[in-house]
Amino acid sequence: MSTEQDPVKLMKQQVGKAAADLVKSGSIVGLGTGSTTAYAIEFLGKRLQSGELSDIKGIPTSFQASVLAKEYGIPLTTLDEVDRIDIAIDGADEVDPDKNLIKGGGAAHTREKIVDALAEQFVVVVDESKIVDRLGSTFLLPVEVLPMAMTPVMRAIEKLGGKPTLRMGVKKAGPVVTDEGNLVVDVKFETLDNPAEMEKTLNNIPGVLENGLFVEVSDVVLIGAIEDGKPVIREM
Ligand SMILES: O=C[C@H](O)[C@H](O)[C@H](O)COP(=O)(O)O
Repeated sequence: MSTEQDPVKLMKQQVGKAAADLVKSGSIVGLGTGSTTAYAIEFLGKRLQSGELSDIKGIPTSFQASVLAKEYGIPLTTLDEVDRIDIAIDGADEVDPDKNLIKGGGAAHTREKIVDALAEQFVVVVDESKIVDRLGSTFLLPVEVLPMAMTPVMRAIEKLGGKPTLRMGVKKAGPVVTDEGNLVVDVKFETLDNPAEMEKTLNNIPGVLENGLFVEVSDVVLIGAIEDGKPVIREM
């Protein structure tokens, strides 16, 4: 099968394009991280190139997002230079029926939460495999930790009933190091009944920078799906 026919790729492309179409000229745009948002960044670049869109500035949530923005000709800015973010587009690893999310599969959730939470409109882009009844059912919860605090943070997480695992690199010996130079612990909780409380409890552990629970941050969730063999977009 050629990659063009890969249904997951198709869903991600469609949903990325749909999100890029929501951006208006003159906007400050939060640029999320991950394989789905990468398509949104590509389509934003294409809209700029064609002249359909003008005068936008991106705020990247990761090294990956800034590299892609430069590749597709999207001018970048920083939070020091702007007084607002009009729209942010970002992916997710899980989405529950209340539009709460688990993010951080790409270890970018700390910067993502800063940018996504500041946006007037936060648009989440996912394929249908990311929709769950309860957060934590398919994906471990990422927690960014200061390296010197890794052991006490892991102990504290165990006391909360979680099973933490240090995320290891692929094609790199040793752990994943975030864009901020920290480590990521992926945590299995048997139940995540109260995501709002768990988000705060985890962030209250000294040494934790941020966790991947995004509660009451999303405004719109665009879901790429396949119906009758054709890609469609659903909205939550
Ligand atoms: O840290 C990474 C991010 O939270 C991503 O947005 C998330 O992992 C989803 O990525 P993808 O669209 O590649 O599944």
